[in-house]
Amino acid sequence: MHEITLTNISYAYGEQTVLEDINFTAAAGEFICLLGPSGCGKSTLLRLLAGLARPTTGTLTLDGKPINGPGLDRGVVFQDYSLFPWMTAGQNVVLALEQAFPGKSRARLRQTAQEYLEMVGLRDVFHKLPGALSGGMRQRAAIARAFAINSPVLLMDEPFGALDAITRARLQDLLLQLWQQNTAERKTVFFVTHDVEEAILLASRVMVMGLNPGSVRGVFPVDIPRPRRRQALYTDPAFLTLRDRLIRELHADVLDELDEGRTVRTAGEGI
Ligand SMILES: Nc1ncnc2c1ncn2[C@@H]1O[C@H](COP(=O)(O)OP(=O)(O)OP(=O)(O)O)[C@@H](O)[C@H]1O
Repeated sequence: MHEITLTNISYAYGEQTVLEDINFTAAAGEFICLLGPSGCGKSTLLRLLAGLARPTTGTLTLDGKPINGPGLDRGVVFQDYSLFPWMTAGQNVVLALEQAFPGKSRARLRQTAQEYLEMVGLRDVFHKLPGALSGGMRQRAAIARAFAINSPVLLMDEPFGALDAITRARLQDLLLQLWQQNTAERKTVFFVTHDVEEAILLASRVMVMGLNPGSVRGVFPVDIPRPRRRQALYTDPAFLTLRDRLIRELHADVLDELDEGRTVRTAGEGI
């Protein structure tokens, strides 16, 4: 069981309410993708789930127990890489493994760290500091760390956003492989993305959030059998219908405006 329940969740940064009255339950083993316009509070929601912030009102529970802080039951990958900059990529992964698997030999943990780094396509970075890696490589090291601890819950905030298309596709497949590996003990995943196609490829359900303040606009099941092969998926009528529906839901407020082709006022007008 790794069920996550959000009940009447609201969150404010000072005077600014960014999340309002969110109610949602992710069943154990569900893969939930969060879509929504920039600033609607997706990252904030993930921070609450990670226990890095507490809701202003409402409760969050994991298997019925309140989430009061970070824990090894939840692996996180955030946009800002979140590696310790004074430790090598390998040490970053080993540190997380030491916490997750106390008592295991250091040699074993180093080997596991190297295996996970290789899994995300990083063969030769074990001894490199994050500052010596590209943004995409740092992100992959953070993903390796989250995968390595093998937590029952994964919280990922645009984890593949900074990666090239091929690496991104490989890591999507790896994530699905890790998620599906043991169907009896599937991880519960919350995954933020701006990419509607990525959401449909990955998710069991897609939660669309709206702005002002952030709230749930709708939750859409993805009833497309797995494995979802990209080539076939992109021509599947179920995929095309859902993609259209999600795009409409996401951009309901602005699509008409864009279709009318209104131009944006520029600072130089009238000079
Ligand atoms: N530390 C902070 N202090 C004050 N306001 C913040 C802070 N972090 C985020 N906000 C505000 O909260 C709102 C939601 O931000 P959040 O990062 O959760 O949105 P998001 O949906 O993840 O956006 P994006 O898709 O652009 O990453 C925004 O208006 C943002 O300016």
